[in-house]
Amino acid sequence: MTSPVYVALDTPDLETARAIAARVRTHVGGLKLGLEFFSANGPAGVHAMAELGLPIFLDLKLHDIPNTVAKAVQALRPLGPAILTVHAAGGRMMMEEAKAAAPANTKVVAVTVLTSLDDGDLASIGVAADSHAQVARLTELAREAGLDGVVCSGAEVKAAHKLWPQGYFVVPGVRPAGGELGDQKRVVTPRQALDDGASILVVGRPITKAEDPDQAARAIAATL
Ligand SMILES: O=c1ccn([C@@H]2O[C@H](COP(=O)(O)O)[C@@H](O)[C@H]2O)c(=O)[nH]1
Repeated sequence: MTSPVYVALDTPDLETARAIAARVRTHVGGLKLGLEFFSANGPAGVHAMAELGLPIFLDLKLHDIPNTVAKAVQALRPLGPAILTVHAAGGRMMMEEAKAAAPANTKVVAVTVLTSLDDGDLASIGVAADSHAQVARLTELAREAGLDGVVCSGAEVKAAHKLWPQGYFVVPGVRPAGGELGDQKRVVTPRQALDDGASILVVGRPITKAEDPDQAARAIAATL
């Protein structure tokens, strides 16, 4: 069975990313490349990582006016990512245009509420809803816009899945029991996120910063 774990390779260094990916590749289902990696290595870096033969999740969290996002997605088409992210807060038209511009076999998923935010943080940026209500609202909007799914925390995935049974649910901010949170605030264990309806799990530092990334990835896989 393919692993639901995508390892987040958050490093600007291509060789570091390649080395970690090579070590964990048999225990993960895909590679997630985000802003840090892409800003440093660009499309050539994505092509280099794709040579490892695992699906690529391009987590660029695009968020701009619809025309700009659509043109950015068009520019990313040659990379053929399995998964691409946009921010749901960009609105329905932005999401519709992102989906229309993406390759047919790329899942376009919308970030709802970042897992590093809690209800106090939402209030501080003028969002009166709590994280559960805001994730529900943005999940509905992403569904209406024709996206494939959403990114949310494990704390909301059960409710989001109920709202959208056919949706694809990406859950980052997962931590093995007792693991260091770092900047993450809405956190559950990998097992809990899967039980509650996650389609895939994103795991970064618990694997990449471990003394033995291979063993850390294996230990997480054993809990699933
Ligand atoms: O809400 C979100 C959306 C994306 N992410 C990304 O997932 C990984 C998590 O890394 P950890 O080291 O396991 O905390 C990271 O690349 C984020 O950009 C997220 O954490 N939350």
